[in-house]
Amino acid sequence: MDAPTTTSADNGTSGGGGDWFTPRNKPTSTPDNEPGTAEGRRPAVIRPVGRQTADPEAPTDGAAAPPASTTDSANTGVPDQERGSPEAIAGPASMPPPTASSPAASSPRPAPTPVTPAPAPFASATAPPAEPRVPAQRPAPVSSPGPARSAPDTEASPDAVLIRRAMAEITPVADKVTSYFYALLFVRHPDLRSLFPAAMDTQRDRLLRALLTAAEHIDNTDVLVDYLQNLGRGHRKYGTRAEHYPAVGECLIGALSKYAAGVWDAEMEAAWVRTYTTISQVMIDAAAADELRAPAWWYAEIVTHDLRTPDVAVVTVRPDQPYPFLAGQYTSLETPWWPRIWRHYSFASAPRSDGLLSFHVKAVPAGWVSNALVHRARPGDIVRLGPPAGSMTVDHTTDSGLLCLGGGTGIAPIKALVEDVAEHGERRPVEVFYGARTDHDLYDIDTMLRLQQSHPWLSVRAIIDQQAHQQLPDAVRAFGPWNEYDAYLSGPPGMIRSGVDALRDIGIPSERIRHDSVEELVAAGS
Ligand SMILES: NC(=O)C1=CN([C@@H]2O[C@H](COP(=O)(O)OP(=O)(O)OC[C@H]3O[C@@H](n4cnc5c(N)ncnc54)[C@H](O)[C@@H]3O)[C@@H](O)[C@H]2O)C=CC1
Repeated sequence: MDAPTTTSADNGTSGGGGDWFTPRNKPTSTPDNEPGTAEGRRPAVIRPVGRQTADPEAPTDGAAAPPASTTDSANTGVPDQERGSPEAIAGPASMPPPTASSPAASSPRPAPTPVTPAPAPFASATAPPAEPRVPAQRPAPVSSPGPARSAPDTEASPDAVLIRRAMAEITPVADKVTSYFYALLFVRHPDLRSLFPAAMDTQRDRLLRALLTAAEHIDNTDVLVDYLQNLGRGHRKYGTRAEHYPAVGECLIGALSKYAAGVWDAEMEAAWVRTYTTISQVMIDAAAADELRAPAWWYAEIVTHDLRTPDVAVVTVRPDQPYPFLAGQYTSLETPWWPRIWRHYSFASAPRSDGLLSFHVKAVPAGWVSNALVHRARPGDIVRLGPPAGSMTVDHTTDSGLLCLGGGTGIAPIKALVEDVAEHGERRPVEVFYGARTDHDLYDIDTMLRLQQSHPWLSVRAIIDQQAHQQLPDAVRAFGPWNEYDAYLSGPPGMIRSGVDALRDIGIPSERIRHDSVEELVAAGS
């Protein structure tokens, strides 16, 4: 579930923003948040962008703007279950696609793209697949409902009221808005086309969705600033630069003014321009600050490739420079075979002294990246990694027990969490429920049982659907009590949803339940 974020007190089934992506969980804040917020910062000077006289017909097909999709796999059949999320959008045009077995890891890294403070007209976001990045940080309890909860209009700022009025107008025609937005973007700014994957069908609406999501929650400053800072940082790997933001803003207004024509006027346009300027300023500033302390991406060489089942591989890579992350987080990964297509995978181990990183990859039908990683990748191949993200991490300030549910390859981050607890030398109970459809699918049970043997505080139970005649979340109900435990869930979206429900039913409060974003899993078509 790529994207976004991790953890949540919400089961992801409530609320919503129509077809638009709506993060329901507060993205975790980082301890090193840049100073300045959308509120405190002077918005960039902007040039209101009106409708253009040339009104390129939005192609609904073709290279510039393939047909819209509301879910990532809907149109292409690319489930991208990879780990979840089809994050994705733009990759740097300048990236030299590393070829298989090429020594890219030792080749010079392209200079980081300079990200300058907000440019004049329209400073705003580019292609944000919701990918909050949470580098080294304390785990955040997940209690905030996040930006999805809009204040009622009675409490909303005048700009927020106007933004929502436009959103209400365009939501029923979301696909058309998306097609038109990208058509405008690529027709007016063909240089930006190369930042996006050649086949965008699965992912192309993520930029627009994230922008609209942010705009809709412009009043929710605390949550929004974190969200946007994460987006800004996460977009460095796509080659997004400050000067791209005005182009995106201009096309955003172009698409909105066309499809919200019934309610659109100068006042509404001014509200969108102000909002977009604020959004983009936060993203640009976050990217610029991040550039001073971390690369935009890492090259990593595959050092081992262990095919555990016909469709699951454990892939271990060596990054070209230190890669700081926390157990329970995930990263985005691009293969040399599908340039600019990024997928999310959790780290399957806690940080290791040798710096190696492992991922559990299941090849899913028509999953481009996952099939390449399972069936084509070999030691010596070079992949690219984005920054770490996610906040499904262990809170070492408490001694609560950990109740962990790992379904299928969702066991990967659970294993990392167990190792993390072990390394901290704590004696807190950790109870792992490892779910699989058949016993052949329990590809990592030996590792988990070895860990259990070494650590008396760890208990591992395998729940095999076929044998238990029930799925993982139901099995947990038979055990407990769990009132002294924090819960961690990782697996397919259906498992997360029913798992959250089951855990709430047995009395675990929402704020003690952590998982990666269900929206991302669903968006991934998992
Ligand atoms: N590879 C990685 O690093 C990570 C993968 N994931 C996600 O984990 C999933 C793994 O897929 P598979 O291995 O094919 O798992 P799977 O589809 O075989 O399911 C594993 C187990 O989860 C439970 N489950 C599945 N669907 C359920 C539902 N609707 N309700 C209740 N329980 C359900 C069942 O007990 C099942 O045996 C993918 O969606 C992936 O995106 C999540 C985190 C990390």
